[in-house]
Amino acid sequence: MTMVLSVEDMTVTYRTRRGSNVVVDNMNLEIGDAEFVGLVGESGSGKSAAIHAIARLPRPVESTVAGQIHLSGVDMLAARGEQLRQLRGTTLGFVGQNPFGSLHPTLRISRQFHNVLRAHRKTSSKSESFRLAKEALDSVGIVAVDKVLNGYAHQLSGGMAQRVVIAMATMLGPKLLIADEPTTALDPTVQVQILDLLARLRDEMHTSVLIVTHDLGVIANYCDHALVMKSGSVVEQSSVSTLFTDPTHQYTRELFADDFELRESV
Ligand SMILES: Nc1ncnc2c1ncn2[C@@H]1O[C@H](COP(=O)(O)OP(=O)(O)OP(=O)(O)O)[C@@H](O)[C@H]1O
Repeated sequence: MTMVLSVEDMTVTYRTRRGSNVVVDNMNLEIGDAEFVGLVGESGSGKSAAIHAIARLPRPVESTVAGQIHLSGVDMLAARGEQLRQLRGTTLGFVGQNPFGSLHPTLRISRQFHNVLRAHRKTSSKSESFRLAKEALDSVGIVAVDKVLNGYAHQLSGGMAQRVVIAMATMLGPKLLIADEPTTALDPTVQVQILDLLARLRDEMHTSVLIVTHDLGVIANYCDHALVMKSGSVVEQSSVSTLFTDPTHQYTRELFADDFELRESV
């Protein structure tokens, strides 16, 4: 299997006025082509710190990242400026919890697509952007494409806005999509639609997905394998069926043991 993401001995340290805090300790992770991988763990266990370090996204505190991160063979820790900007979008897509935080409040959606395309394809004209944006919105299941493109973020429901964000994050065909609790802010029926959409994009575009979630149902129903984090460390990493039926770490047992229904379904 071709490796899309390879993380070796990654340690993330946050530096605050109170001192240094290792928030991710020696993480190892490999994600293959078109794999759907879950990252689960209690609040504060380091899930966000880990995915932001992998995507080289800024954090609210000064931080350092040690180890190795390779995305499609590119050394992410050595990448700088323009190379990093190009990687985000073309090789790596990122979807956060709150779609309205990702969309510009006063620019038409069409303009936002155009800006993304212009940043990555120097030749993208407005009409070409409009055509590609329509295709992208169509692929995430939006029906009233023209209305959405001519409108603004505040006119969209949460689920529609998250579809728009996913369309922007995937339209350039990234190898890996990192999704940080992408359904937390949405109501339950819309949550399922968004997760089904990610699964479909994985199937159709062969995009690998790394999803942070608190929901064990997401792990059971969508992921091929998953990592369990506790206090900055990955305490368990295995296939989903093993996690539910034969977990080795006490914390994983506690986390998964109560969910008899889910265990039966994997
Ligand atoms: N702004 C910050 N300043 C200082 N420490 C922080 C800050 N944000 C997070 N941390 C610390 O970093 C560690 C890892 O936090 P992180 O947000 O990665 O956890 P998480 O598993 O994503 O939690 P959650 O599920 O609640 O989002 C925690 O110990 C947390 O207290």
